[in-house]
Amino acid sequence: MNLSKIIALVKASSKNSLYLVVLFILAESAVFFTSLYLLKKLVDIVAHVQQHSEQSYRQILIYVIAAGVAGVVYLMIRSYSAYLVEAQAARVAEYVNEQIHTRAVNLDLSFYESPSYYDTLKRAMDSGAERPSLIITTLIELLKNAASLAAVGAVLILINWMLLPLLALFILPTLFVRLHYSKKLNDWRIAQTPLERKSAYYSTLITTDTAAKEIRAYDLGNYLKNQFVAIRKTLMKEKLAINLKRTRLESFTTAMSNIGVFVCIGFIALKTVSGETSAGDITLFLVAFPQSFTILQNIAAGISLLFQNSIYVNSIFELLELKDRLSEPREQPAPLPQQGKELVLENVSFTYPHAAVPTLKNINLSIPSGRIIAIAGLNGAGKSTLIKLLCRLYDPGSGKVLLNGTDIRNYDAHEFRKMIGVVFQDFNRYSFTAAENIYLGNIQAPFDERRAKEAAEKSGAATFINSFPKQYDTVMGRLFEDGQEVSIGQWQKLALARCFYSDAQFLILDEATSALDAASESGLFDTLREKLDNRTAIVISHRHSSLKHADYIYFLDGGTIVEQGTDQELMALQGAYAKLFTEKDLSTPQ
Ligand SMILES: Nc1ncnc2c1ncn2[C@@H]1O[C@H](COP(=O)(O)OP(=O)(O)OP(=O)(O)O)[C@@H](O)[C@H]1O
Repeated sequence: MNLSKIIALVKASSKNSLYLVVLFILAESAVFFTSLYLLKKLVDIVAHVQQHSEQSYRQILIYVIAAGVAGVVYLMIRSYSAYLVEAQAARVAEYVNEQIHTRAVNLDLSFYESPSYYDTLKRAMDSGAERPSLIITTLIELLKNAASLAAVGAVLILINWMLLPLLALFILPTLFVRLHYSKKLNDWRIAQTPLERKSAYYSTLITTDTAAKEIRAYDLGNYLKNQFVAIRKTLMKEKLAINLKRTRLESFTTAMSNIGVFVCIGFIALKTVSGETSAGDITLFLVAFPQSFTILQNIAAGISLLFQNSIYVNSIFELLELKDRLSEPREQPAPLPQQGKELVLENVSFTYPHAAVPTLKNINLSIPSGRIIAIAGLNGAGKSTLIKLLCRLYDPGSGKVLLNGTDIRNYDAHEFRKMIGVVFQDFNRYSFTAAENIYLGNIQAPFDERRAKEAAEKSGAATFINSFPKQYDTVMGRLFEDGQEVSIGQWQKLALARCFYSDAQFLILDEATSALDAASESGLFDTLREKLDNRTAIVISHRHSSLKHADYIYFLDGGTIVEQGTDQELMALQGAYAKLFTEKDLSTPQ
């Protein structure tokens, strides 16, 4: 575990309050030690009291008051230090939460598409912001226990120095057993993470609404539940086996420490008889010893908790330290042109991280402004991948993507993306109002109601939005109170409206009408040119009816452009494109 990183995190979240917490803890232990010492003194005086001696009465009164005051001060400091620890933990939790979310927002897309990075993010998110604060609370508790142990140790030395090594001899084996098994359990936990994740996956499938329909339709409920239970049982069995071994060893070492107590009591009783220790010493021993045992147990439990939480906290650090792969401009980014004249792909090849073969090979294409360009091809041809490069969600492995002749890597990635509006195949459904769903297309400017309504008219969303009593103020989806669920096609019209609302000069429609009815789809494409307002469209579609409207079509196969031209040219070519749609047309009833 990286303690220095955790401390740095705590300091960053709440500058000086850590020192205050430490100060209170030290004060708590000092007062605790003082109250024990005063108690011993009191018992010693009572044991040697001279009857009816006024001086003895006064001394007793002073020590009673002093011990009482020390007790009250101790309790007060303890309450305040508990509050300070709680406040500290809350501050750290908020800070870490913010850091995790900042990181998640800025991570390259590639992190989300690679299982190992996604696992890191997921583990960090799952670990919750409470983990680091839990570590801090545990560390503070450990510090507190160490200070108390030092206080009790000092008390024992005060009684007789021999007591300390004697007790250590009997108590330390229990501590070692606990620590050894904490480490063992921790190693086991790390080794079992994949299985834990698998069980969490089954649990998510069983409990989330998205999977609920299919699980019922195929009657998968019991099957999935049994898989989940089987994994949980395996995990439980292994964990209990480790704990049983620990319990066996621990019952032996605890018996030894109990023997130790009596050896010490015998030792101190003999010393009292021989006059080397006082009655106060025995009282002090009987108060201090159980304390020392509890403290040691707390220390062992604290260390074991630290081990447990460190797995999660390490994931948080791993996430916070991830480096983006998209190369940002080396020096001052180039200013983005006012007018996006042309997007060009020049000899572009691309291989996904961790993939063995390239998805795109030597692609050359041009997207001049004001045109409708289509990209066609069978499933898996590489169309959506090409779109990801155009949005600069990835950089090409070789070759360049150029905007007005400049490599887009020379622009600031966030700035460049403002040039592009996109409806992805798996577009988002935001459980916000209809207006907000559209406004998300251009949040850089204040909401423009007229433009939002215009965009909804263009996409066909206006019809259903206007049918709701609250119209554009209707919350979409059933996630929140008063939400209005709409069909997939209607969600897709909202995503299209978002894209039309954007200020971008290049609009990408990746299968953006796949859920639209035939009338809505032809309504959109028949007048797409007017709807674009001189902007450029890049259309991906499997439907001939949508592709026909394009000025130029690129046909992809196996990651390369195999044919290109207008629809008429490609049909006349009688190649793969023509074959695809001719066969389809034949199979379609007239
Ligand atoms: N994140 C990824 N990591 C590795 N390989 C990927 C990833 N995403 C896609 N691929 C691979 O890239 C190839 C092209 O995928 P892409 O999504 O670009 O195809 P597509 O032409 O859009 O297909 P469709 O018509 O089905 O949408 C596929 O073979 C797929 O396995």
